[in-house]
Amino acid sequence: MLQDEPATLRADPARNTPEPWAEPLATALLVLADGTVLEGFGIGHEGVADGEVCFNTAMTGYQEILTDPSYAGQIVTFTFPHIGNVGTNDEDLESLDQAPASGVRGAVIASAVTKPSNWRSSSHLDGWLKARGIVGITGIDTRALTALIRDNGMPNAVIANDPAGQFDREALKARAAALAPMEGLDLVPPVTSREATAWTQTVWAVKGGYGSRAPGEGLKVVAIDYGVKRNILRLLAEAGCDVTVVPATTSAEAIMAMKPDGVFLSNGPGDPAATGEYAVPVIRQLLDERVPTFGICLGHQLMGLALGGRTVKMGQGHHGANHPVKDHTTGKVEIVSMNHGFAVDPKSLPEIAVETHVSLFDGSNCGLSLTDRPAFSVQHHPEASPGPRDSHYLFERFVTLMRENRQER
Ligand SMILES: NC(=O)CC[C@H](N)C(=O)O
Repeated sequence: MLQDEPATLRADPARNTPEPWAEPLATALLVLADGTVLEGFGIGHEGVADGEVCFNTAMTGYQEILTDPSYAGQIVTFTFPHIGNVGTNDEDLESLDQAPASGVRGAVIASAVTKPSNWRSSSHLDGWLKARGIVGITGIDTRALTALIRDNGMPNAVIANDPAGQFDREALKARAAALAPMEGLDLVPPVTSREATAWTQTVWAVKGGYGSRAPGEGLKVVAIDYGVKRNILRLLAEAGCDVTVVPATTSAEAIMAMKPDGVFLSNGPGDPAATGEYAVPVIRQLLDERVPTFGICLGHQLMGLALGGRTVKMGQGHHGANHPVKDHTTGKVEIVSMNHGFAVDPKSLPEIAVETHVSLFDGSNCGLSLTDRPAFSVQHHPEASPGPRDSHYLFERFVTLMRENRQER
């Protein structure tokens, strides 16, 4: 597979067919843009989907990963082999209900999905994927695929699932080769909220023992939804905020009319520069209004762009739940969740933007803070879900910033 000619990588029948002695029939294919074909076994939605393939190294939280709107337009390959073994439930969803088409388009899995074994499970991953329209493939050598992504970058691909195993391989190769690159794609419109909504949901206890708080006693936060994850809204609520989620195209005037104590810029899919065409003017206006602002991931990248910086496409990206990040403001190292394929080029930032966080894997920028306005943002995911909770303090940092500025304003 790592040779020059496109290869066909066969599924491992010993691990992935119920009858290992039988001649395996490939019931799903992952076809990369360079013509490489990975054969496997279909799971989930029967049909064809396409997108950019990225690998995620998290060992837990596949349901949260599969429903994270930041992955819209992408196919996720899991480096952890046993996906689906704890089934699925109705709580571990990261996209908002009102987002019509959110989360990954395809899932690539090493081992056959076993019968779910967990007290919280309400359905098998297969049926759950079907219900969400996600095309899946098992029996893939995900280590070889990950090595390929590490060496060559994230490829575009087509994923096809047909129980009869009838594939027009040449047509799938042509479709994969013709896919637009991720650069230049604004993927926010299908995943953003259609209308402004108050976040009223109570915080789910198993998520870490958080309680719920009566609405109306908190700091007023307007969250611009570029594809926001639920756990961000939960943690803002837990930190004492009354959150209103607004569509990505909401004007600065409409936001300021809501008299917010702070504005939150959410995570989301696609190329930040493409979304920035309409998001950046709004963010600039909000920063000039001196409203306290906190951004996560895409929100961080948009903040960088609003300051006149630029974003760059990464080679393999960062997608996992054990990335070390250093907080320069405290000197502490935190282990964080990451999910991004673009990064802010710190050299492009103006002097008023201090680099607060940096990845200890590759030195890439992971955070910034403004010296002249109450605003900061991080590239990683302090809300985790899945992942460690080391960075939860950032929600408190935002609340402190809002409290300080509430008194001043
Ligand atoms: N999680 C996110 O917000 C991802 C941001 C952006 N789409 C990227 O891939 O870098």
